[in-house]
Amino acid sequence: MKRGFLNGAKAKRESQLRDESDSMVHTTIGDDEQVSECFFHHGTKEAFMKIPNFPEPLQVTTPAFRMVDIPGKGAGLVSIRELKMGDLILNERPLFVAAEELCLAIPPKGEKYFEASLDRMRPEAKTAFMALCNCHKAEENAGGALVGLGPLLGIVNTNGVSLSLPAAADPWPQGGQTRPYSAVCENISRLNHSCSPNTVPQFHAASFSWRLYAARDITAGEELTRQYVSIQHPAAERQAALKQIYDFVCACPACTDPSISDPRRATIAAFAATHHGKQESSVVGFSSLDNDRFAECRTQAELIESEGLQHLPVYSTVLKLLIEASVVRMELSSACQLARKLDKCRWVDDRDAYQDHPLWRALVG
Ligand SMILES: C[S@@+](CC[C@H](N)C(=O)[O-])C[C@H]1O[C@@H](n2cnc3c(N)ncnc32)[C@H](O)[C@@H]1O
Repeated sequence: MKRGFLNGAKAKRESQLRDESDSMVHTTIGDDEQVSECFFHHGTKEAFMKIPNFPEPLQVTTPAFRMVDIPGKGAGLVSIRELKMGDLILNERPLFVAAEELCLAIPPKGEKYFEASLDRMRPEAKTAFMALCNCHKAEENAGGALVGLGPLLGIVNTNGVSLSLPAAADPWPQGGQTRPYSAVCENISRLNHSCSPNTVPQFHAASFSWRLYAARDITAGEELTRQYVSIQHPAAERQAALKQIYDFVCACPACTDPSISDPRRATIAAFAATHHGKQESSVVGFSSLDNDRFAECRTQAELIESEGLQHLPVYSTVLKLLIEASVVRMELSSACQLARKLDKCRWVDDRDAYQDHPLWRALVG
């Protein structure tokens, strides 16, 4: 099902969008190497500029991928060498960033919000942007009505990677939450979806760039994938969302036969919900776990690994709990093994909080 033109509340929504876009500004962020064209709320760029040395240079990476045709999926990226969990695959600034509410704008009006950003792009960036896939192309349906989106909104809606700006970069958060943005990238937007993805993109505010990490070991020639939708949800829900937003049917093993995967993912989701936002583990605080909780955490870690969901925050949560409990139990070789795994989760947000601690370094070796 493609997104169609909206009817009922169209006028109201258009005026909301006009107000919204009036409060926004086209701006450029980056350096000689790569720049991003952004359609930002007023004050957002200024907030970024307060980060010392902003924008930090991009990290240099050894070439790790190439773009190829993937049967049934269009273009995609494959690894050109063996990658280890935690390896940095690429580091790039988005071609374009805009508030998500504008990306959902009503066509054809919505197109105009992005035209100015496109006009500001360097020629090679514009070519890369316009070459991206568009699964929302406007076309006539059986009744002769035009459904789909204009070319720019279509590309943004097909290729946007959700981006939550750091709290300090959103001058007017709504309800205490930073407002979501959508970022279109030359390479990361070429990653196809998997419900057991082998990469994870992490936005690095100080360099205004996405860092793409290997979420587990990857062999040379393997397709690189990322998650498009919530992959703890049951296969039927994932399929419905993928069809509606990206117009394809996922044929990964977890979708083809969900009988084992769905109950496992439900268990992982329930565990993640119980632990969400709790400061149970500091990695160097050494909390203990009773035998049942210890066994439950071990099972969770195994389930997450067998489902290929190591990129999810719950994986690092469970590793931290197990590391600390293993130390308390004097199971030191197990603690070291788990710490080395956690050390490879380079995309974990609170890494800085523990990785310099001497006890942590002793465990990782
Ligand atoms: C963000 S683009 C990914 C790159 C795209 N394949 C290309 O040719 O540039 C999203 C589109 O890729 C295709 N796609 C992504 N993941 C897929 C998958 N697992 N199976 C089939 N098609 C997929 C769908 O057409 C989807 O709308």
